[in-house]
Amino acid sequence: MDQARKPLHIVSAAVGEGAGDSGCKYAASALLASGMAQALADAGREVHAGTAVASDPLQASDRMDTIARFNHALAEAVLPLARGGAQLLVLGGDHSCAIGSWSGMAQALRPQGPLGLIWIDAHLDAHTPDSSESNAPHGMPLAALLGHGCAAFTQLFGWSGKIRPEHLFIIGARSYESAERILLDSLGVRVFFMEEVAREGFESCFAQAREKVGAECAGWGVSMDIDGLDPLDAPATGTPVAHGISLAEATAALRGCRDDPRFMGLEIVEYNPLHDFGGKTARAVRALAVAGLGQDGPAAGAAAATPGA
Ligand SMILES: NC(=[NH2+])NCCC[C@H](N)C(=O)O
Repeated sequence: MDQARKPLHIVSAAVGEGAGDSGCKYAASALLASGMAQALADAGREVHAGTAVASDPLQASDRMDTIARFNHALAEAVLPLARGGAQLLVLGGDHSCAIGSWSGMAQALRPQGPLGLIWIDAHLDAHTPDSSESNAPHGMPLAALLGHGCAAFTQLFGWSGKIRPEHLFIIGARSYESAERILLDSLGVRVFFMEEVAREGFESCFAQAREKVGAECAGWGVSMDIDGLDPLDAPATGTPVAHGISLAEATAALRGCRDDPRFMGLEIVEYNPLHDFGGKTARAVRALAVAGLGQDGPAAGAAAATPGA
């Protein structure tokens, strides 16, 4: 089947309570207002942008409860779309939304087999509530998806370990605390730290990860924290870290993902429109989405090469 004919659902994940700077709660609405759906339609996709989930602190007892409730709702929204065979673009939101996105996808895929995940990020996001120094849930989603941490994050749909350690690949890490590295090391997760990415090239690291998930998993996806990028290319994010992946390398590597029948979707998180004076980071996010989910060829190329992007 021509993968471009698969419907593409944009899921707005409006959550910011998981981060210290909560402006990323407004990312999805800002990106949709500035033409994300049209850019993907122009890139040859049948786009549906009607699914939106928003966190509601007024219904929750505390911050962790807010994030848990939000992620349960997000996972329930993602599940039928993924089951129906659509590709997904999840627009975060702080990175805690990955708990809901990938739990929903893992649940949809469970009868067929395991889910693979390529996680592009400056951080490891592998804290448990016990190990986190900041108590910020956006530093916890990978531990949760691996089955570590509080039950409200790990037990969605009644089972834990949504991602097996051997099916997770982290690329671009350069800022983390020792407890998260110890957890990931003990599980044997492959991390391409930024030194290796700088030495080998992002495309080569991404290709290695893609080959593994393609060979061993029933489906796979990409979670892209825009702080994995170099802050010169994507400055509007809450926890920027210098010396990251270039936008050009990231778009080049993502191009063609949508042609893989096992590619389930792309999540882009931690964009903060409140800091995006001039819209440079919005253009970077759009270029990433079009590269990963649009058609190959001039459309994706043109988006990546937008002057000033
Ligand atoms: N998704 C992110 N931006 N995570 C940043 C986490 C930073 C730090 N390790 C913490 O746990 O607070």
